[in-house]
Amino acid sequence: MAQYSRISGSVGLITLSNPPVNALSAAVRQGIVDTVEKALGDPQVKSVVICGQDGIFCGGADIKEFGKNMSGPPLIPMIHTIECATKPMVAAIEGSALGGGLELALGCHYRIAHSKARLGLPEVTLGLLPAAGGSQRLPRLIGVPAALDLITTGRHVTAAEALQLGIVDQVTDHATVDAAVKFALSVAGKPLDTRRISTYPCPHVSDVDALCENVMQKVRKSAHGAIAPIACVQAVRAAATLPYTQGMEREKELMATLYTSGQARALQYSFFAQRAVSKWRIPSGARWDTSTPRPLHKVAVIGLGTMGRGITVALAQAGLPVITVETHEKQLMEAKRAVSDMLNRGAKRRGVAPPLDKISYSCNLQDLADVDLVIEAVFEDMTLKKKVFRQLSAVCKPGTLLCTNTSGLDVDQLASQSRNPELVVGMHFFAPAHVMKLLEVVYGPQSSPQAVATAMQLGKKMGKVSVAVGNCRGFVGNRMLKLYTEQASFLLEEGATPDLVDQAIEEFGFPMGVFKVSDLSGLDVGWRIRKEEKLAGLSVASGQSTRIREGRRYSPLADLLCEQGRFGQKTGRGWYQYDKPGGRVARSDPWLHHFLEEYRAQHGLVARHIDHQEVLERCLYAMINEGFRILEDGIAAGPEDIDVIYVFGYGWPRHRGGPMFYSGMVGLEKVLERLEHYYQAHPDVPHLQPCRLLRRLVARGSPPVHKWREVIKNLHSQL
Ligand SMILES: CC/C=C\C=C\CC(=O)SCCNC(=O)CCNC(=O)[C@H](O)C(C)(C)COP(=O)(O)OP(=O)(O)OC[C@H]1O[C@@H](n2cnc3c(N)ncnc32)[C@H](O)[C@@H]1OP(=O)(O)O
Repeated sequence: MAQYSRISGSVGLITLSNPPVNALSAAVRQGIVDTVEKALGDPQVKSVVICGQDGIFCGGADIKEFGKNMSGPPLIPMIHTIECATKPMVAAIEGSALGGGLELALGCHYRIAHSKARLGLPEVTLGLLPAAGGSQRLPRLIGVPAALDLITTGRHVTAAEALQLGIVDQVTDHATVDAAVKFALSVAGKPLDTRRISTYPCPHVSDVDALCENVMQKVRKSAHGAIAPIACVQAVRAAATLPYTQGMEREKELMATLYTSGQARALQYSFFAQRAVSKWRIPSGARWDTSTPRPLHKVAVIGLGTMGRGITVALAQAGLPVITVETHEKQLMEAKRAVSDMLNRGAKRRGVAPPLDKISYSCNLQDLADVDLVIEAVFEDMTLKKKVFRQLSAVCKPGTLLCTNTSGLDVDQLASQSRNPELVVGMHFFAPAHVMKLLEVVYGPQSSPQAVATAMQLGKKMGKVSVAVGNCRGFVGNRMLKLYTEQASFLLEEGATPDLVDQAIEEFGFPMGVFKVSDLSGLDVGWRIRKEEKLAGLSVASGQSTRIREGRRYSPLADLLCEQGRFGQKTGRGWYQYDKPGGRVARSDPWLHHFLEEYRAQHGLVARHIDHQEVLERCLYAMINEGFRILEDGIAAGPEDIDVIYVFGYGWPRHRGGPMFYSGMVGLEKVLERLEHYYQAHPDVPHLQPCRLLRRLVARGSPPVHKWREVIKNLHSQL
């Protein structure tokens, strides 16, 4: 699908036409081949402009075609034909030129971009590399260091940066196609020998090996096991050291490895999963396309602790007027200073003015009478939160949405405190709230479609990936996390060390192991909750065994550390030791190892050898099993929702798709068999018992993840 016309007498205009992003599907590629042939064969045509329909040049290869039998003309010879053309070919770039779209533009002799256009080679984010000559042409055009940056990160650049780098020849604020046609007229008949990028020598770099090695080391460190960034460095190195044709061979070889790798599949799944969750639907029947969000003119945040401050910053950065409330003047002023610092730092990084004037500060709840939405971020205490909700319900104007940032308390209980429970939803942000991308929007049985739609849209405006989830203890993310951390503690009891468990988890691809994260977040947070739940502290029923709670296995290790004042980084001691309170570099702690030995001796536990495989199976499969239960319970609409939550909120390595996708990659039969094995070995851990949905999926022949929803639907209809 590409349209052809002749304009201004002698310019052939080729328009890519495949909404919404003009992806290079087989039909589009065929269309380009046909129309280029037509333009080159038309004696009246002296130059050619290639543009995209509806204000977007091209979003790259059609990702939906990956993994299927490729049909239609391949990209490489198509782009080669364009580059070899004897008539000037001009790319008119509006909207986006990404991946194969930019590679197509790099095959053209000139590139004209609209000032609002974005360009990039984001293949690495899909587990690939720019394999239609992009890895070979870009370094020749802009030099090796800049190409390494763009190709290994996949970042999109603005038209202004593209001009500065030399990717585009001209930037316009006006109609791009008109500017490109004018330009095409001006270069008609001019020689093209100096315009074919593949013929350029790569700009000289003094020590290309050292440069590439340096970048490789950085990339390995941040890739957490992803292979595409490494292949990208290798491909660019080939551009710098080999003639073009040999470089293209190397690009092809590297791409072949990536294309068939599980990582590319996982990353492409993740791309679509991220988009799928924005099309939410909830059991009441409300859905994204039939629910209208409420316009928000002014919003409020109550409670300016760490979370409240981060939320305030994110709201102000999204351009929303915010009123913030704290109980005492002193705390309010402290928070104001901290919020202003955060805004100033963020603005400096982004080169914009800090939106300080968007925020007002108050100690008086009455000031919230005219806001459209409130986010409550007070201390995680149900009694306090209920009180705040009652007060808000009395103060706010009718129709104000009341949202809670609780990380796991019962949203329905809070809704019951309001005169309008249909206007109550959870907005569970993740710390630091102005940085972390994830937002769980928690609906209750009474939440109105408008309330859910408004919270989802607000999340989007704040740059978050929002996922609508049902109400239960811990929602989706923390409910699953509990099982993961619980297994990690059990492993310590059985003979592992925090170092061993964390190493296994980090090698899997998490940026931080479970115990390092616990030290970072503070062990006291969970301790307080466990004390409230009467699982820890003085309120534990007397006579209760230390290692059993509510009839099941319990590990008091974290409680014992807290009793010693070991709260993690903030106290300089936790599962690890730090050089000082607030220190960040975790070091193995002999005290902790001795403490574990004493603990095991005291409880008659004999340490055994535990390997990385057991760590991963116990921690990850327990969590995955809970994920299946969440699907069974209808708390998450589909596996994509859980996976997006884990990738964007919990550091699950993106190149492994997410826990539910990963279970499919491992094989559901295997996950089931290992859970059965571990449940047999630990019958006092009921969560290791494989759940019904997992069994059902295995009985149905382990369908691929995109087919699970059908099985889930049948399961629900039988309940
Ligand atoms: C042998 C192989 C040879 C060559 C390989 C070439 C490599 C590539 O080109 S890989 C693809 C590289 N391109 C990208 O990574 C771009 C991906 N897309 C985006 O970043 C964004 O979609 C956007 C183009 C910036 C537009 O963003 P936005 O306006 O926010 O819309 P979205 O919601 O993201 O997308 C709308 C709609 O389009 C679908 N889509 C987007 N890009 C593609 C694509 N390249 N292929 C197929 N489909 C695409 C997206 O899924 C959305 O679909 P819905 O059904 O509406 O959810």
